[in-house]
Amino acid sequence: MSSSPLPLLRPAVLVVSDTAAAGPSTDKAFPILKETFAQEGGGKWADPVVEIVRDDVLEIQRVVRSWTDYEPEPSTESAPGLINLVVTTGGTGFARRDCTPEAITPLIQRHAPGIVHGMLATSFQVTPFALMSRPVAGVRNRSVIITLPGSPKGAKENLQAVLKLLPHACLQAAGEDSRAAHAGGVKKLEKDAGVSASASAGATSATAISTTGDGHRHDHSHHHHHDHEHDHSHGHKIPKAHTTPSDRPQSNDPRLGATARARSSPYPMLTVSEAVTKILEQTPAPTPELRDLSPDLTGYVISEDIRAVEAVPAYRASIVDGYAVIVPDPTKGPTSPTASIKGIFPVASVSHAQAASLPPPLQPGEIARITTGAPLPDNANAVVMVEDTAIASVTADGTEEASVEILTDQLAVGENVREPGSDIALGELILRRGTQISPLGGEIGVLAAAGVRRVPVYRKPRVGVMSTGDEVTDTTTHPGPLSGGMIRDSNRPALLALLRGWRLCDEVVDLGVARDTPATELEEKLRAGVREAELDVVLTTGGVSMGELDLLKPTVERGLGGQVHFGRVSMKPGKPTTFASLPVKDSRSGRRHQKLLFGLPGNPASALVTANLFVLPCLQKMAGYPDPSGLQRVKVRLRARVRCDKARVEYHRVVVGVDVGLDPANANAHANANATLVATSTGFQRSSRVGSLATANALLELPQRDGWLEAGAECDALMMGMLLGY
Ligand SMILES: Nc1nc2c(c(=O)[nH]1)N[C@H]1C(S)=C(S)[C@@H](COP(=O)(O)OP(=O)(O)OC[C@H]3O[C@@H](n4cnc5c(N)ncnc54)[C@H](O)[C@@H]3O)O[C@H]1N2
Ligand code: MOO
Ligand SMILES: [Mg+2]
Repeated sequence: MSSSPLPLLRPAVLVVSDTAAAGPSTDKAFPILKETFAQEGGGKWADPVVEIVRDDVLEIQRVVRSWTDYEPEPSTESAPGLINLVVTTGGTGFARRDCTPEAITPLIQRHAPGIVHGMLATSFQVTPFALMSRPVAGVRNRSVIITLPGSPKGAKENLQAVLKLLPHACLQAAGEDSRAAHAGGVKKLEKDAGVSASASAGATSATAISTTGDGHRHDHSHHHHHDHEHDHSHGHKIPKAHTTPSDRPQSNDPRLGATARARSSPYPMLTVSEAVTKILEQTPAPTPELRDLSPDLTGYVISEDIRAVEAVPAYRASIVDGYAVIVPDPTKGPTSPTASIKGIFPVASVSHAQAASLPPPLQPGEIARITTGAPLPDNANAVVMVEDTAIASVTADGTEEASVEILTDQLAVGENVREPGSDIALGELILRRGTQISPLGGEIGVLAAAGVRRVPVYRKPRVGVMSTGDEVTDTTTHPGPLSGGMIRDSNRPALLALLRGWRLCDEVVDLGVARDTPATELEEKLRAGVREAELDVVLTTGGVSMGELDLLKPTVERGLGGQVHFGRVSMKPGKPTTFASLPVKDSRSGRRHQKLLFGLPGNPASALVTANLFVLPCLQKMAGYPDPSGLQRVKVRLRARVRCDKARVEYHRVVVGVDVGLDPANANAHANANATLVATSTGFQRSSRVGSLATANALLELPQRDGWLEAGAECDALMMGMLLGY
């Protein structure tokens, strides 16, 4: 074996304290823990890394997960960067803000009550106040996590109580998940860290590490252990169900049986606005690009101020059909701003609006026939409308006018003439950065007119939509009648339509249906979808709640090495809405970046409502909206009373229209003076009833309350579509 330097175990310390987070210099615990690792750790520990967070469940979880959550496909054999031990200090007491055990417990995949007992027992010998700490300990992925009290003295005592056995625990944890490729690295780590032969024997499988590189044989014979997962040669193994309720692991690991699975969701419940904030934090800033001008540019957002490349009109053009004339310039004569040019004039030329040529210059005493938009002959300075003229004489063959009488009295210089650049001046700002190219034509029109051929816009994201569930049947591949527990897939077509309608996606990719069994199908389809279709965002529906086949969160966290940013939102419908990011390595550049995944609930109304509330702002940000705030909020009045939900904010599907409020007593009153927006419910709102969204153009945002909002009451509504008239 090589004689590379000793790889030390890597600890990380998380100081949990509102005070220390506000002023890191106030922290006394970390220096003492660092010293304890150095002086009493037997030379096995590298210097600890440290972070400080407030007493906040999500902050604690974010940092711990950044240390413990491994890459799906570790690229090197020794998996550099693995944190072997996470030590938290603080937040374990009974004070209101203390929440470290609550933050850490859901992260623990395998609990270590022995470590907890050891810490409590040892420090209890020092002081009965030791029992005022609520420690938890266990393993997440390949790292051991322990929670120490916040007082420097208590933290040190607790660490000392378990420090000797931690190297061994950490090595077991690090080796547990290692595949064949990593076995060498773990073996080396274990050997180099100096774990004794007898101690390490139970740590890992006989085949994997019974012989170290120096040929020394470990002695397994008298080692006892109670680890259900000692057979590492089989990779992931389902631990046996624990027999008593109290020692059941609380985990969302799908490999655990029904009796061992968590019975309440470990994911903290966020408000809708907290969830949107998290989404926008993770959503990348928009990327500018140049695209050819075309009618297909609708929905794109302009990425830099655009100026006119050409003036419009480019030449002096007539505004009407008639005769170009030379009006005597009043500034050079008497006072009147207009001049009479009444009289009969020969028609010297004809100027049509056409591309080929310009008309010859007009001589004094002549007029020229001209059509709307055609270039004025030089010297002409106004146009008389054909209606204000009469034919005076015709040519010999009778087909053309020879001379025309002008009947109008007064004509101003410049009348009926568009000067060059008077519609759009050369270099004029025509569209500001941040403007969206609408499907109404105005923006495309002005770009085309001003000669802009390559348009600076932000890239639109590519989004995939996948349904999940064994029961979900694709109507296109299964046109026949349903049987058993089959249901028709309505989420995928509905979401595909919604996304296309938003015009915010470069492409909307149909990723089909992933079945729940085999359990790897979802993981494989997600991996393939994200990679092969080069998607920025994936929407799935189904499998995010509490059922044994609700596989999305564990698949993201365990299979794909992703991070779930939230897994529950206090809203109705849409409570189990899940948002995650997936690490991806770019095959060409080798750069790591992340894709976003929305795990929308399977219930059809929930899926569409949550797409409107959460996916829209994300796509708006990626597509370059300066203010990606999602649906537009308006005030509406209720047509009839509606019931609120006492536990959650409810998004009640409605049709919003303009009620012009005509007063019958005064039919001539200006009708729109009383115009209001009025909302009418689409009826029964159960989340399975997708029909509650049919015809709906808005979501009423009903406050969380026990009771009704009465007819006529004002309420916020979020517009999904266009206003309807009444
Ligand atoms: N014990 C609990 N059960 C449930 C909870 C809870 O908190 N505790 N939450 C409920 C809520 S709220 C919702 S919403 C749903 C969410 O369910 P999942 O996201 O896990 O979705 P599934 O279980 O896969 O399916 C739910 C429902 O939707 C139908 N479905 C699924 N996919 C489609 C599709 N593509 N097209 C049409 N319909 C679809 C599926 O057949 C189920 O009927 O969980 C509650 N349960
Ligand atoms: O939150 Mo669920 O989406 O009510 O049915
Ligand atoms: Mg479910």
